[in-house]
Amino acid sequence: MSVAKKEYKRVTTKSLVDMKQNGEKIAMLTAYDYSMAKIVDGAGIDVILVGDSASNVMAGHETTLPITLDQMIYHAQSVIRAIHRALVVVDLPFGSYQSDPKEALRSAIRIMKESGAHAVKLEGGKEIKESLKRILHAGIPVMGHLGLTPQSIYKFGTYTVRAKEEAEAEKLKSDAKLLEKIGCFAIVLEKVPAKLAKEVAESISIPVIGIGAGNGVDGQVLVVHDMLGMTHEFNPRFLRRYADLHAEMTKAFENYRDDVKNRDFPSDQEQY
Ligand SMILES: Nc1nc(=O)c2c([nH]1)NC[C@@H]1CN(c3ccc(C(=O)N[C@@H](CCC(=O)O)C(=O)O)cc3)CN21
Ligand SMILES: CC(C)C(=O)C(=O)O
Ligand SMILES: [Mg+2]
Repeated sequence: MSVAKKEYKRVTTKSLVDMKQNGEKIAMLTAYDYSMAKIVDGAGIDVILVGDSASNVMAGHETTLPITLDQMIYHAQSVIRAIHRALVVVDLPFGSYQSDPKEALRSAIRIMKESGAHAVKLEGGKEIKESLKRILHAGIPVMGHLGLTPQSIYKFGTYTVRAKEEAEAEKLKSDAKLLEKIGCFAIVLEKVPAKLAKEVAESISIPVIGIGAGNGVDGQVLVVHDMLGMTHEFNPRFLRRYADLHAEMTKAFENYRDDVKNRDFPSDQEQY
């Protein structure tokens, strides 16, 4: 069964809303560098997220909090050089938008101007409404992010599923409506019950892209290193692995090591 559609020459924020209307699911992955982004884009992935998960995956930090705006711009520049079709969304990192709306806009402008990205993503609902509005009023497309918002990990205490209780579920529903109303083009919903996520997706006209949010939403996102099996110690239930690159790469490195040690590499044909 082939459901791959690459009919959008370039994916825009408008194409994503069209996809939702036409019932075509949106496929999104992260990328943080040129070589990976080139492969992801070439495979017809609709949206590439330059996620602040780069803080974990690229830099080895425990959380997403340490990564800076300058570092996010560096990753975004590398990704932008690689892509021909995908829409590129960049996370505003922790500390670059929470202080006040003017700072939020300045950070978003830096990302757009210095990297050439197509949109930004911010974590939160009502609390950051004024910041979202200011960025949107400047003509910068915004993707929302609700549910498990990893920049608030020290508030939550754990990476466990969010919005299981009525009060948090109600807030999530009203936040989703708010983001739609002020003009966000899509929302990421992370680690919330599938039933609630489906309800949210059905209650708004903009696409809801899930990670650990079930199959009733309008698209899915995964961290590319997770789905490739490179982060083999990271094992949340929502993760499906499409390759075991940890094993493949280890094999390749061991073979290379052996070939060098055994003087097998380089051969006569591999030298001048
Ligand atoms: N490699 C990577 N993949 C991600 O998906 C990701 C990052 N990094 N960094 C930023 C955030 C953090 N995210 C996370 C982190 C942990 C879980 C998680 O579910 N962890 C454990 C424990 C949960 C618990 O305490 O109940 C799990 O097994 O489910 C999910 C998403 C998603 N993002
Ligand atoms: C997990 C996704 C949604 C994200 O925000 C990231 O990779 O930073
Ligand atoms: Mg993120």
